[in-house]
Amino acid sequence: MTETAAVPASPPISDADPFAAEHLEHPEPLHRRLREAGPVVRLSRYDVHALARHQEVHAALVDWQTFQSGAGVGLANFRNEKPWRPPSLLLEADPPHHDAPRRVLREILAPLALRRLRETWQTVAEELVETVLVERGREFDAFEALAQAFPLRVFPDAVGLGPHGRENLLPYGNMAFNAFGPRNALVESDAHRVADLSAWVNAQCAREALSEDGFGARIWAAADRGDLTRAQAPLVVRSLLTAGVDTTVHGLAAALYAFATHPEQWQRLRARPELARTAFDEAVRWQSPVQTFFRTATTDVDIAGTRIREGGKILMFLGSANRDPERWPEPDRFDLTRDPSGHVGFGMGIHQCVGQHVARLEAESLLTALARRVTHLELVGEPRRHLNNTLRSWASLPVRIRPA
Ligand code: HEM
Ligand SMILES: C=Cc1ccc(C(=O)O)cc1
Repeated sequence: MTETAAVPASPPISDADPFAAEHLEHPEPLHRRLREAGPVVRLSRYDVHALARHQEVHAALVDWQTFQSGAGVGLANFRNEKPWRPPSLLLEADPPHHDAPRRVLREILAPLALRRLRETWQTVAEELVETVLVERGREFDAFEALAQAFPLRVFPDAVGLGPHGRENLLPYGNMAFNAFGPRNALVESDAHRVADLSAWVNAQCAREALSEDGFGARIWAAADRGDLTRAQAPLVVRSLLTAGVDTTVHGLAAALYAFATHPEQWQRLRARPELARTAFDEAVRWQSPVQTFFRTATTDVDIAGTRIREGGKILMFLGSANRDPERWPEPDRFDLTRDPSGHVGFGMGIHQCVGQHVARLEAESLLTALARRVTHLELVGEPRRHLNNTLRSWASLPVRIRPA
């Protein structure tokens, strides 16, 4: 009788490190194993409880009283660990402290307030697409030429930043998103830059550093009205600079990757450019540029029969929830006929992304400009991922296009 070689059993799911390079590069297999292991899975490496199904992630996101943000939305527990920077007044705050900063930003970033930007952003997008087609020809890196270039063309001006030092924005965001994870090599690699990047970003939040007519000036005007304190205003500006750049860069990259790998959906968009906004939300669902966030239990709580102690950290896999077959038919398909509403790519509940309308307007501007001038878009090589503890991010997207 032949001996069958013993197949090494895969390590138990409880030993998994979701922040290991292999899982950051290809998260779907781990997500599937987590969903199949149960509604709550304890990850012993970090002593956290993982939620990977849409039902439990959605329930935790909307229950801010039981699952608070005020002790940090990363692995670090602010109850007993010093944050790497003064906590965000929105992301890392609970009501009532969260209320006023949220109200101020919701008004400044509301669709109505963004109307004045629509025409300018559409024009910038059309000019960028034209320049790329003329200067780069039919094959180019769509990540660098479009997904990264467009937000950097429009967003710093919309905030009211000065012209110098804008190259610090992406590295600062990359560092901030790594900081939500464990102190691994990704965090260590930025350690030498924390002080310089933070000093530059903090300096841009001062009133005198901001133009008269941007989002930043509107935040300071809210302080003049007493809707914020003067001490709060720069931190609310910092929220825009932290959350508003890397997310949209990788969100746009997700949309371009989705279309480059689903040519029939590109033809759908070209036939119906009004689908651009839905397409972006479907791309955010399908790729989840923001993959994970944590919460901290404010009391002993049972989730589906698992007891989580007061003070325990919960790790919500937004990316996995967005591909949960219990919630989404054929979840791994990018499909413009799907209604993506209910996805948790922008979160859900009181902390749901307050900048989502800005992101959608950027996406609508770029995708409609590109759809008008490009009849076919396809990958011409392996896209390269950029690894980050929180962001599903890209380093390059080599594409070939056929101009209209
Ligand atoms: C594709 C682009 C984007 C994605 C995927 C994204 C994702 C998210 C997610 C998942 C949250 C919830 C965090 C939580 O529940 O703990 C969030 C919150 C937030 N986002 Fe976005 N975001 C994007 C773009 C933006 C932009 C452009 C801005 C600023 C203009 C922004 C500003 C914020 C802020 C300030 C919060 C905190 C809101 C609060 O805690 O009340 N985001 N975002
Ligand atoms: C979605 C990420 C995010 C990161 C930072 C902040 C903030 O600094 O307020 C908000 C949202």
